[in-house]
Amino acid sequence: MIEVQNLVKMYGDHTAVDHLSFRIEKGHIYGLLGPNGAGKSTTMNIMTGYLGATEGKVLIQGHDILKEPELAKKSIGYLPEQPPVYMDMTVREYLQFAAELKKIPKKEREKQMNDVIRMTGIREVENRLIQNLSKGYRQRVGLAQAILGFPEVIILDEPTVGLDPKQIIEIRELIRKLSKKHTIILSSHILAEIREVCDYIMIISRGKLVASDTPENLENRLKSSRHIELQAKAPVTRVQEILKEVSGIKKVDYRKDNNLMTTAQIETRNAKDIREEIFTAFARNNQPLTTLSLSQTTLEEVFLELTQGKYTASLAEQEIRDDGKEEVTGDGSDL
Ligand SMILES: Nc1ncnc2c1ncn2[C@@H]1O[C@H](COP(=O)(O)OP(=O)(O)OP(=O)(O)O)[C@@H](O)[C@H]1O
Repeated sequence: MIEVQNLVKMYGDHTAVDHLSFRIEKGHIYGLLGPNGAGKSTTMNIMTGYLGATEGKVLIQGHDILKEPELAKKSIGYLPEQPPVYMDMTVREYLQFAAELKKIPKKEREKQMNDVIRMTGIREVENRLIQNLSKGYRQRVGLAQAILGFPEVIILDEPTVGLDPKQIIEIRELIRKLSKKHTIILSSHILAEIREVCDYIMIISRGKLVASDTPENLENRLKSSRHIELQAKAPVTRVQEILKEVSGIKKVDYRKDNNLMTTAQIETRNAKDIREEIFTAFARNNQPLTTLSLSQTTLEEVFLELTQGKYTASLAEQEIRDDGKEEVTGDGSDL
């Protein structure tokens, strides 16, 4: 349906989009997620023909957005980061103007305008000048304009930015409703926002696509570095001795909580859940455990890992810490 092929956008010598390729298939809500400045708006502006690319191309239903803009744009509706609303028009005048630009047949215009006005909840402001509307209403007018013509794909750049919580919920509901008949692509720098509405996430960092999958699969990606945490009423050396009897351990990070308690963060080989083996080893040694738990990877960790490498950094830590203050380098503990 949409194919983005090897897209590059340079602003002077700054690379805003760096060899980006992805495909959009019918019937999903795609989320383009990335920190500020990652290149989301630039990508969306190129996809919708607002901006030319330095390299690469965008095909919409097989039509090149630059070479056949009219045919390509027929299938897309776009809400840019700054809604393209004309301040000195009333809402209705502006939608009339947008309907003409979109070449919606005259006899369908009134009905379509009334439909989008109802769907976006702007009936009570339809005869007001856009300059007198609040940010939330202007955003909805921009959204109404994007939906007008009911294109197959609706592209929304940060659609809820600047809205109050009630408006955010309303816009999300509208996006979900629209997704029954339209393919939606929306961008956000907020993970919660994307997770809430999207069934497919594309994570972009420094202009590059670093991951593209369902939220569940993304969470599973880092399961290979799953942790088991245990706490035992014993000194670090005793916990080390017992864990030497357990196979399948890749790495252990020890922390001495006080003279009697030790916490160990265990990374296992192939993300295997070896809690039973650990429990049995401690029982065999007559050593009570106060905690034994499995820590699951969250989407936040995946996002941070892919955009900043933070999670990797935390996994690399291999020290024994005394009350979290004094850091003592351990023996590697790579059992
Ligand atoms: N017209 C421009 N001229 C020069 N640099 C630009 C221009 N537009 C964007 N950039 C730069 O390109 C990079 C990508 O910007 P872009 O707006 O696409 O990111 P974004 O992911 O949409 O971020 P945000 O969420 O902050 O809008 C940033 O470093 C930005 O400063």
